[in-house]
Order: sequence, then structure tokens, then C-alpha cells
Amino acid sequence: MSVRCALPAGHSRLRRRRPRATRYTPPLQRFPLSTTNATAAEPLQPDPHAVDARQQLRRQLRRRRRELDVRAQRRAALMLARRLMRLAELRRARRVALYLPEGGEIDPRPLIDWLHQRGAEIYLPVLRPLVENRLWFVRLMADTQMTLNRFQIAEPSLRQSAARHRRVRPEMLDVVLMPLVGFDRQGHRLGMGGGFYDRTFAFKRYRSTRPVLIGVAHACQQVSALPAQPWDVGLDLIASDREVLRVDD
Ligand SMILES: Nc1nc2c(c(=O)[nH]1)N(C=O)[C@@H](CNc1ccc(C(=O)N[C@@H](CCC(=O)O)C(=O)O)cc1)CN2
Ligand SMILES: Nc1ncnc2c1ncn2[C@@H]1O[C@H](COP(=O)(O)OP(=O)(O)OP(=O)(O)O)[C@@H](O)[C@H]1O
Repeated sequence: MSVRCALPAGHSRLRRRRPRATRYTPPLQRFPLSTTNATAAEPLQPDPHAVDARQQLRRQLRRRRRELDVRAQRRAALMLARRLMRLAELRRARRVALYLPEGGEIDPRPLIDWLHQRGAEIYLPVLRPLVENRLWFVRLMADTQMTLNRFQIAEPSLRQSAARHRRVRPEMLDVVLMPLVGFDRQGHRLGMGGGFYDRTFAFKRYRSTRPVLIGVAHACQQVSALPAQPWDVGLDLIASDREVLRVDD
């Protein structure tokens, strides 16, 4: 099956809509789908030309995923879930981080009931206060209160997230589903540009095999090649509605 992802030249049917900041319904009540190498001492200096090219590509790919219609989104989410449910890494995971989709991101929520039924704990990313562009992972529970962060993405409230017992250290997660803006078949990825996941999982570049990092995206977000950045944290797998790719070391 294929997802329609035409990129009509110079044409944008949809404007970026900002979700309203009020009246957010907690996700537990509204799952409509539930039926490189670097050393520590190296400075991480971006090449300005490469940064511009990445920014442009990011814009194009974000528009591409936003233009998928509701049916295509729903189908893609179910296909993704079906593929991920077959993965040994996810089947044995006890602590799984996923995200609440925004701006046409592929929707991982069909996995939530399945994971809960298997007894797995689910964690959501929260923008860490005070430190630059890092994430906390906060457990999604029946009483989780949601709020919109500065990017208008729903996340557990800061008050609850501040409570240590609701959080897990990133290195204690088993699997992280990481939203991608773009990817190539070599396992390089493009994210939203904040470096949130790169910073939070920087420890993976040196040692740890845990967590298993699974980049997730619509198949139409694949590009032929993305240059690797010195700060990139390598993905272990990439999963889309069309396939699951294992990234070789
Ligand atoms: N669903 C979801 N949640 C997520 C992420 C994500 O990619 N998807 N993140 C993954 O990192 C973190 C948030 N990172 C983000 C980084 C940049 C922008 C963004 O929209 N940037 C704007 C400029 C916004 C501004 O400064 O106001 C832009 O690029 O247009 C959004 C989220 C944590 N939560
Ligand atoms: N470990 C790190 N330490 C310091 N800065 C970092 C680190 N990782 C990334 N950055 C910075 O974050 C910025 C954004 O990186 P990049 O363009 O790769 O974002 P991205 O691909 O969208 O990644 P993410 O999904 O993690 O946000 C870059 O300016 C980069 O220098």
C-alpha cells in the first residue's frame, strides 16, 4: 500500500494550524484509533551551508506530512502499529517512550492500549525546564494532566513532571519511538531542529545499547541521503507505514 504524498510545487493546501491553547482533552480520553562518531572533547560546530540546506529540507518534509489527509494518516498509523507489534525489541520492552503527534507526524497512539495490556509503562517527552533543549520522560498514567508546551505540543504538566516518581531516566528506557522529519536508508535522520533527542540521548554515542532508538516516520519522509552530523545519535531501527529498516553499525 502506498500513502499519497505528492508535494505539489508551490502549492500548500493547508496552513499550519496552531492547536488552541485551551480545552485540551487528555489523550487517555481521546484515542480515536484505539479500535557518528564524536569524542567528548570535539566541539559540535555546524557548517552554516549545511544548516541552511537542512532547514529547507525540513520545511519541505514537514509540509509533505502535513498534507496527508485524515484517511492516509489513519491507515499509516495502523500500518506502523502492525509492523512495530511484530518487533522483538518492542514485544519485550517494559518501558517505552512515544510521543503525541503534531503537524502530520505519524501517529504512534494505536500502540498505547497494546503496550498497556502487555504491562509496559509508557512515557512521553516533556521539555525540560531550565536546561537547554533536553527532554524528560514522564509516565503516561490515568491521572496524567496534559498541557501544551511552547511548541503547542501536548505534554504532561510541569507540576506532575517535576515529581521524580513520574519520570524515568532516559538510560532506563527500553525503547524510544523518535519522531522523524526525514530519514535515509543509511539510518541518518532529520528532526525538528532543536537537538532535543540528540542531546538527551547523547550518552548512546559512547556506550549504552539501551534504549533501542526507533525512528518513526511516514514512508514519504524518506530522502536519498542526509549528511551525518557529528552530534547525531544513531538510530537502531527506522519504522514507517511501509517497512522496518534495521540500521547497520
Ligand atoms: N510530537 C512531538 N513531540 C516532541 C518532539 C517532536 O518532534 N514531536 N520533539 C522533538 O524534538 C520535542 C519538541 N521539539 C520541537 C522542536 C521544534 C519545534 C518547532 O516547531 N520549531 C519551530 C520554531 C518554533 C518556535 O521557535 O516557536 C519551527 O521550526 O518552525 C517543535 C518541537 C519534544 N516533543
Ligand atoms: N549533544 C549535543 N550537545 C550540544 N549541542 C547539540 C547536541 N546535539 C545536537 N546539538 C545541537 O542541536 C542543534 C540541532 O541539531 P539538528 O539540526 O541535528 O536537530 P535535529 O536533527 O532536528 O535533531 P532532534 O530531533 O534531536 O531535535 C544543532 O545546532 C546542534 O549543534
